[in-house]
Amino acid sequence: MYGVWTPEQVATAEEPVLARTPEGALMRRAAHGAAQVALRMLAEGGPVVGTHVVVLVGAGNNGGDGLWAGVELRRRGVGVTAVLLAPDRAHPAGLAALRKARGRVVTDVEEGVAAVGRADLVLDAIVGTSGRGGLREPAPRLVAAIGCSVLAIDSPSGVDPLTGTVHDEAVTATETVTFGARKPVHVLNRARCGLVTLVDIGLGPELPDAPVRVLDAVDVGRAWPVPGPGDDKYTQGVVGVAAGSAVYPGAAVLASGAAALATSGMVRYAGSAAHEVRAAWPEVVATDHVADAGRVQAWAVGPGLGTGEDGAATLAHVLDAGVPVLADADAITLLGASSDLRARAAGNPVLVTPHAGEFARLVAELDGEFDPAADRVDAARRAAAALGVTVLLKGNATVVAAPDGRVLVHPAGSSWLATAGSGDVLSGVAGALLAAGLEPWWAGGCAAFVHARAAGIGAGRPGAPVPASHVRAAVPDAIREVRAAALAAS
Ligand SMILES: NC(=O)C1=CN([C@@H]2O[C@H](COP(=O)(O)OP(=O)(O)OC[C@H]3O[C@@H](n4cnc5c(N)ncnc54)[C@H](O)[C@@H]3O)[C@@H](O)[C@H]2O)[C@@H](O)CC1
Ligand SMILES: [K+]
Repeated sequence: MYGVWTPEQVATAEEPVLARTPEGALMRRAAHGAAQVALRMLAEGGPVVGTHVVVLVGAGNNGGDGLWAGVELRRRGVGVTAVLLAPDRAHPAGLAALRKARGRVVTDVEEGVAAVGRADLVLDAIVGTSGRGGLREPAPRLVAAIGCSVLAIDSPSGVDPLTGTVHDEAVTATETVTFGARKPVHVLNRARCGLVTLVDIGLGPELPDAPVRVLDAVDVGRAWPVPGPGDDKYTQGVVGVAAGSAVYPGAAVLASGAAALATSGMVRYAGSAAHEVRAAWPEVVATDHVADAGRVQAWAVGPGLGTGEDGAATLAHVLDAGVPVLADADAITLLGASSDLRARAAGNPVLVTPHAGEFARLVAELDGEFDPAADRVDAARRAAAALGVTVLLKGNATVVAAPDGRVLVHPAGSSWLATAGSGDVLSGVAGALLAAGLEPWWAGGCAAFVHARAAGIGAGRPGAPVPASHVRAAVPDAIREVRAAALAAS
């Protein structure tokens, strides 16, 4: 597990470190780390001596990092051109050092565009943690001219460091090197950051508890329920799936199957697709109504449920059952439209798993601002607090927010999981984890992790779509992988 801190928290943590270190030392440390990454990237194309790097230098300390990194690159025989976007405000010490190291300094935009066109590597030092809003001219013109690899210093310019949202013309980095702590942009917008390297500049002891965390394979493997010698099919947790319909049985079959593959000694199914579920998964005990389903340790409710009176009655039944509940799809729409159902869920171990459209319906009747397009971490956190349930907001970066404020982000490597039926698989996996005793925040985080890995494995080689059936079929391999990581780490 690693932490992610807001730019504001990082700036606050920097203050005491700046106060006890010689002037400029912290920036030099950061720049040294950036130069190391740049040298590695250059070396991938052959000898670094004689290559040409362009540093796009903005008005603040981010530009200072870029200039000092340029100084180090000059010392390694790399040709360096610094293009100053705000010539009057370029970091004075860094600029003087680069001139002394015989770096070329350009202030004319046309000359800068030409230099960018000839570069082997661009260092984006336009703006870092203080960047706000869209890039200001002439930055967009220079960014548009980039045709080679880019190393973003701290964060890709034009991408909001706090929310990862993109403003018009923004840098798409091949790699990003960041300092002291990862910031939200690094996990919320992987596509713009590329590979992220964290350089330690000694902030660790000054950082507060991380407001956002990211699970790794070892965390998930350790948390995954494994039956012990004394377990039987009931003690591992029975998951009930209330989903599907006779007309659209796919959701029920996908969710029940995923639950059977994920864990649990037993899966019960209740709903109008009982016949189809039984045919596909003979090990699932299927009935027509939740009232006849027998005892379960958690319910996964919603996919294909319908949003009419029957669906609402089923949802009310499972919310009143006194066990954890995973609510997805139609169950989310029902919750959004009924204060009575929301009251039954509030304060209980309930995990809701909306995509963007379902999220809008979920919060439609709540007071307050919930805008995932502007800030998905903030929106999910507010919704969880307002509803008193754990919210897993699906998307390229999945956010899991507990009502107590804890937030997990799962950054996806691709968006192939945005496919029909994919959410039903996630529901089955998360429901099974709830039945096995994981609290909703962990169940959501572990399910999102394994779901994404199953998509990667199910696709075979990267770069092609993966249908939900293949994602489901790859769930056991994804579990094996995280368990192997946990065993290797112990
Ligand atoms: N404080 C320190 O000693 C350290 C700071 N570090 C670096 O300093 C950076 C933060 O530096 P600053 O606070 O000076 O701020 P930045 O360098 O991130 O940017 C500030 C300047 O960019 C301009 N700006 C803001 N938004 C813009 C936009 N959309 N388009 C164009 N220009 C824009 C502003 O006019 C402002 O002057 C970090 O990201 C990191 O790279 C690192 O060197 C580590 C140590
Ligand atoms: K930058």
